[in-house]
Amino acid sequence: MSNQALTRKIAFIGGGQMAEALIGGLLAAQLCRPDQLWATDPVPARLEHLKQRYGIQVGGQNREATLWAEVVVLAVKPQTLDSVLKEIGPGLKDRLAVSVIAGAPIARIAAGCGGATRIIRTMPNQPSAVREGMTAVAAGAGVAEDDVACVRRMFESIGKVVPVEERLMDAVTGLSGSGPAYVFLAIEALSDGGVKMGLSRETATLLAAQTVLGAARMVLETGQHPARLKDQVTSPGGTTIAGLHQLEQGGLRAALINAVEAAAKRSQELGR
Ligand SMILES: NC(=O)C1=CN([C@@H]2O[C@H](COP(=O)(O)OP(=O)(O)OC[C@H]3O[C@@H](n4cnc5c(N)ncnc54)[C@H](O)[C@@H]3O)[C@@H](O)[C@H]2O)C=CC1
Ligand SMILES: O=C(O)[C@@H]1CCC=N1
Repeated sequence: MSNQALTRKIAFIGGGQMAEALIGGLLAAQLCRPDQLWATDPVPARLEHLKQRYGIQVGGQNREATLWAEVVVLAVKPQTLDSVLKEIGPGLKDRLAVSVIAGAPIARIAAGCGGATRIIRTMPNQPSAVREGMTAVAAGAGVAEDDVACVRRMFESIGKVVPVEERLMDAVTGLSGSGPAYVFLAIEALSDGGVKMGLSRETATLLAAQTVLGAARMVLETGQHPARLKDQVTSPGGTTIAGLHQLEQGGLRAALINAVEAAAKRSQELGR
């Protein structure tokens, strides 16, 4: 992969959490200079924060930022997309639009800008803020290879990237998009268990979080099936099987499967 900096100017329509994660990643990886980035937002405090912290251009003018840029990242909430497209849709023609918006199909974005735009739909996730994100990418019709390569490099600055067919984006949203929240819940609950058994909250949360991080790295770095790794921790008649039995009785597997399914269905609903 090339380690050359990106030359395109990038506008962020919406300067919230997800835009900030990407801005931070692009600058930390030295993929862009601050003067290549412009974020818009109606909230002055957000603009001030982004300007102070990253030295990028900021302003409230979505249309001007769109016309200035070569790549336009749509980073508003799903409910704001239609009004933003009314404003900037015509300006998106001849530009590359990159959406991070949950549930927003490429066809809906294309319809909001007269159909002629190159559009890449992505689904990143919150750990992008610490460069351990997971982003799925689907390109619309007419998107050039160098557009896909550019977006891939942008999101690689905040974690891992995987291409998927657009029809699978709702599934991705239900798993890795919303997934950090499921894992936070699990970490909090594991920490509660430690506190119940006498550990301080601080120690219990450290043990829980590092255990989740370590287990995830084992899966990624060994390439072994998680069930096999689980078996390796589980001694006959030992402690782990006693804990696992409780999780099976509590329906943890079904609860996680149901969570992914429910979030994916909600993503489908948001797209209608
Ligand atoms: N937070 C997360 O973990 C993830 C979020 N997403 C998607 O990213 C998108 C943004 O989410 P967050 O960054 O979490 O939300 P956020 O609320 O932090 O950011 C959205 C920003 O858009 C601004 N905004 C509102 N109306 C605007 C307008 N007319 N023009 C320009 N900006 C406007 C808001 O003031 C806000 O700062 C959402 O569509 C969400 O589905 C995707 C993956 C993960
Ligand atoms: O909850 C949401 O709608 C967004 C999309 C993925 C993560 N958060």
